[in-house]
Amino acid sequence: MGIQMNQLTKVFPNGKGIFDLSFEVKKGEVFGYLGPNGAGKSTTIRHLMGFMKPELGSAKINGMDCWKNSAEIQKTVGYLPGEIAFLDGINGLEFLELLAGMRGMKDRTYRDQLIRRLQFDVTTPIRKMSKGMKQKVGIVAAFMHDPQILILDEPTSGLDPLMQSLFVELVLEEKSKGKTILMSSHMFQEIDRTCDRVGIIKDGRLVAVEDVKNLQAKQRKLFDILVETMNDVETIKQAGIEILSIDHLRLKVAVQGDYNRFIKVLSQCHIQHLDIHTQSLEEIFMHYYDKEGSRS
Ligand SMILES: Nc1ncnc2c1ncn2[C@@H]1O[C@H](COP(=O)(O)OP(=O)(O)OP(=O)(O)O)[C@@H](O)[C@H]1O
Repeated sequence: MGIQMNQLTKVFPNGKGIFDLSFEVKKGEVFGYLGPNGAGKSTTIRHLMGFMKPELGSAKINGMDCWKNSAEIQKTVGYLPGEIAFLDGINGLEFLELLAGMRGMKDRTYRDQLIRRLQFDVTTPIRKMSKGMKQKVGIVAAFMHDPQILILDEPTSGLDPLMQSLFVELVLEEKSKGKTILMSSHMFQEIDRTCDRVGIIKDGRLVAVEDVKNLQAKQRKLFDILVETMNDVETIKQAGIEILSIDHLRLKVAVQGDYNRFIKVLSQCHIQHLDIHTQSLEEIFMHYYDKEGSRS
């Protein structure tokens, strides 16, 4: 159960597309789908929603082929598109009612709670809504029928930081209910806080699938050190510490794990200034993007 892709391939006439994608999102898992612009995230998601027919391979949700069972998939899966196409001339509530009717949704309690938490006037005509307001309508539409599977394409685009945090809360609540969630994102913080695993796609190909806990364990501390003399620079260079850059008396070094040895080396130097920061997940992901970039 959950979401499976098996050698999913789609080549557009311009040669772009997605190629031989095989990965799964397990039942109850939150999976982050990352990649630079144009990598193929939305194309993958459109296949999962049954909007596109794969050229090769397959996409399945809960064992159902997404193309052959597209009507059932679109009715049950909670989907937030990257760009929402709204009908003209209706307001947010009318749009949500329309969807609720199509899905045969009876209970509006969770919908109303979501509208309250997202703090917006749902009766505003959609054509008068800001990008962020439209995104909120999209989030309510995706979550309101309490679906077991959620597929979210850049869910926080257009949301302010407060609403981004609220969104993270909503995802964590759904996760605790055992929901299966795939979300594409450029926002590393929300991936860090919500996802169990991440898949990284570049130029239509999957370049890595990683456990977020493993990535977090790989996070290194970066030290900015300003020493007093060139002798100090030499001492640090000789110590076998990973040096990222040297600018006269200023060094940037990376340390992972063995802090004692590092502190012993520093104790032999004269330090004018020391600054520490933890490598962000974003920096780790960028390493994947770059690694693959240099291969192509
Ligand atoms: N219908 C289409 N016809 C032709 N090319 C397409 C079509 N849809 C997408 N593409 C191309 O396929 C590639 C992948 O696009 P896609 O929208 O899936 O990327 P994305 O990872 O979602 O990017 P972004 O982060 O910018 O939303 C791009 O080069 C895009 O131009």
